Amino acid sequence: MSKHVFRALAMGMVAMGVVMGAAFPLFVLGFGVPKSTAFSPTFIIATLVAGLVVGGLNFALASRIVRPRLRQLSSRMQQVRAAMQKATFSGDWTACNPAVCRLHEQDEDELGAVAQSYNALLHALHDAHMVEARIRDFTQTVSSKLDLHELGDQALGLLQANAHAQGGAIVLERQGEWTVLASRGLSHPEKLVENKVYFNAKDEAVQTRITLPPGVTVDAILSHFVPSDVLLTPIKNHGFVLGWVILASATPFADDVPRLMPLLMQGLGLALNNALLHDDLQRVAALDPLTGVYNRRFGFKRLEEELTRASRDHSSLSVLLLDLDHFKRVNDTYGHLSGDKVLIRTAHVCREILREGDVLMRYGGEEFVVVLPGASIQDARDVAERIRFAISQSQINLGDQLLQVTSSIGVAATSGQKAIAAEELIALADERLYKAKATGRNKVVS
Ligand SMILES: Nc1nc2c(ncn2[C@@H]2O[C@H](COP(=O)(O)OP(=O)(O)OP(=O)(O)O)[C@@H](O)[C@H]2O)c(=O)[nH]1
Repeated sequence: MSKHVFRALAMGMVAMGVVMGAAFPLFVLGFGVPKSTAFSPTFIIATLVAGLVVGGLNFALASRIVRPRLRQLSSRMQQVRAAMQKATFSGDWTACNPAVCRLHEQDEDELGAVAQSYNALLHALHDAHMVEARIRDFTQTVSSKLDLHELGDQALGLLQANAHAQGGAIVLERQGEWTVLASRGLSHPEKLVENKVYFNAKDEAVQTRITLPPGVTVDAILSHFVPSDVLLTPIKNHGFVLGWVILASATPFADDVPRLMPLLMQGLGLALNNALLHDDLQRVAALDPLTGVYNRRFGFKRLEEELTRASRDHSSLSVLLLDLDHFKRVNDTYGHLSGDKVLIRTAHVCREILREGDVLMRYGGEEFVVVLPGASIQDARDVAERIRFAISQSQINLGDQLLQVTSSIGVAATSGQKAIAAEELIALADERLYKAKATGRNKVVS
């Protein structure tokens, strides 16, 4: 481009010199130079040559000043283009940094203005690429996570870093219930789902920013610091709101944060949807469809995990093997569906008595196993007794009549000293269950 411009410039300058040279004889007439001299061939040739030389010198001078600066601009542009092409694939933006590629802007002429515009363009390009890189990195990281809680934790950490927020949380809606998936820097994150401001924003499903004027503090749930700026952004997937990201900062967020968040939410929405599906599948694969407690395969895995932990921590662990008494009779007398009701009720009664951390599985047809981590044989016997009693007192409504059943329970515990295999422990409980059956049923043997 610069060649074309300079050729035109040179032609223009030389042509102007020639025109000036041609006009000069007329000009000198005004100063009293005789006509014969002014229009003599020698004078005309001399003035034309002088015009040519002045035009040429003008061009040389202009090109000496302008050409290097245009060259610098053009070479910087090429440098930036090459560096950006490279960085797009390598992710290394150091060669494209505006600090490296910018032009000096000291002159206040048109070239200075061009340099300024070029620098502004460079900044805009760099910022656009940086935003794109942040979105890509974020999406790549979150989409590699399938575990719901791991995803929540990782995503929140990245969002917090991107927004320079001191605190935040991700809340999710599942089956009509709002739960906090991840939180950072909050003292009572569980209260988030009860917060009125937050609920107002939730109903509208659009990003909401709550900026508090200086000096105004809120009755903070975010009490690790005093928030002055809170940003709530919906996480959507195919138009459905899966949850919200709440970020809070003690100082106002940078201007680009509210614009960046919805862009990051696109990747998070997709990743969260995958993780939720994965979680649902895992749940379905782990549960017994009739009673909703763990199935034998998954429950056994949990027993093995708890046994490993108990042996590592030198803590005790007990199991109960529970079998309903004369269950065949229930089926034969009242029908299979009534039998199913009894099984569902039994699982419910057990769950009511057990604590969080205890494991309940359906081990076979009418057999259940309870794993009690940390429980000694005495503790386990007490729990077993409570379950046995509760089952015997429970009435199952069959429509036209109430049914009551009993159960027998075998209890076994680890010794706390030597490691024991899951099968061995269950076999021990089974022996005791057999004894309970053989000695009259509706009893606990340990
Ligand atoms: N309704 C229903 N019955 C089941 C299910 N799974 C197993 N059963 C029944 O459970 C009964 C188990 O009977 P048995 O093993 O003979 O034992 P019991 O009748 O409980 O007698 P004891 O254990 O000796 O007290 C059988 O009739 C099975 O058909 C189920 O999912 N639903």
